[in-house]
Amino acid sequence: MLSELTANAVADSLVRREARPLAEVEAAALVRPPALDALEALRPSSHVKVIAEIKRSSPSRGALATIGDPAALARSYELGGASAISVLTEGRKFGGSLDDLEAVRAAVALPILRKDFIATPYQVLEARAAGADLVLLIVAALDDRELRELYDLIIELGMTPLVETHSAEELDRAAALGARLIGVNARDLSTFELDRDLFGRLAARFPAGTIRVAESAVKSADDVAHYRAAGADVVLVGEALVTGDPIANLSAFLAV
Ligand SMILES: O=P(O)(O)OC[C@@H](O)[C@@H](O)c1c[nH]c2ccccc12
Repeated sequence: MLSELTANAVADSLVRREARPLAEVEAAALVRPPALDALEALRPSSHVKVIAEIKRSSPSRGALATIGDPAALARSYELGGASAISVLTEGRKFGGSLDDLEAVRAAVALPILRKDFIATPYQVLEARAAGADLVLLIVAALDDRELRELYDLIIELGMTPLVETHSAEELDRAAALGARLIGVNARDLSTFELDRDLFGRLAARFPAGTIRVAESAVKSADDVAHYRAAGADVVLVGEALVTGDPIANLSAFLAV
């Protein structure tokens, strides 16, 4: 359940906060080199772009890959032509950590997304302190006041929010924020069911000028072509890249 995933992620961040108070994380965030320009990296172009994800496991799919060296995988993604890298930092169900994000930051020059269940300013500051350039905000997990507060903080820190939606109503809430980068996740994070055609049904609803990201359920180049034909500027791919040959798969996806 999404509410449980979010409550657990916040609880885990409160444990980290015991050891590292907010003021310390804020200071670390402010001395990082400026965040990379993700909107530029993901700008719509004549070919589809890929955000390649580092994910060890998931509640819906179980164990996917060990990924002993996330930095090495990130370098393969960069070599393979990814435009950005998504790092799952949630520990309990996805097997990730902020250390993974730091390791990836040190290894590549691409924008990096902190993929987690973000619901507090502390988690946003942690993202920047670890070197993230983008932060995921899941509309279904947040009320409008929380969304606004977190969105504004991400922007203030020079990062880019990727605002994730799973319905027309959520897409409208993302648009009302002024989001420039909006995703439609084919997977419902409460039931874990996949709806591969959701992106296509919602594509016309994205405000003009936004970057349209199709998330989840890309297994093959055909799936990329399906999303591209429906209007995706960017696809976010996890499982297919961590379980298969990342460079070969990326080159097939980018050839669409
Ligand atoms: O592994 P896939 O089906 O390629 O999906 C990647 C990504 O879309 C998925 O991991 C994801 C999308 N939104 C999320 C929110 C939280 C955790 C994970 C996700």
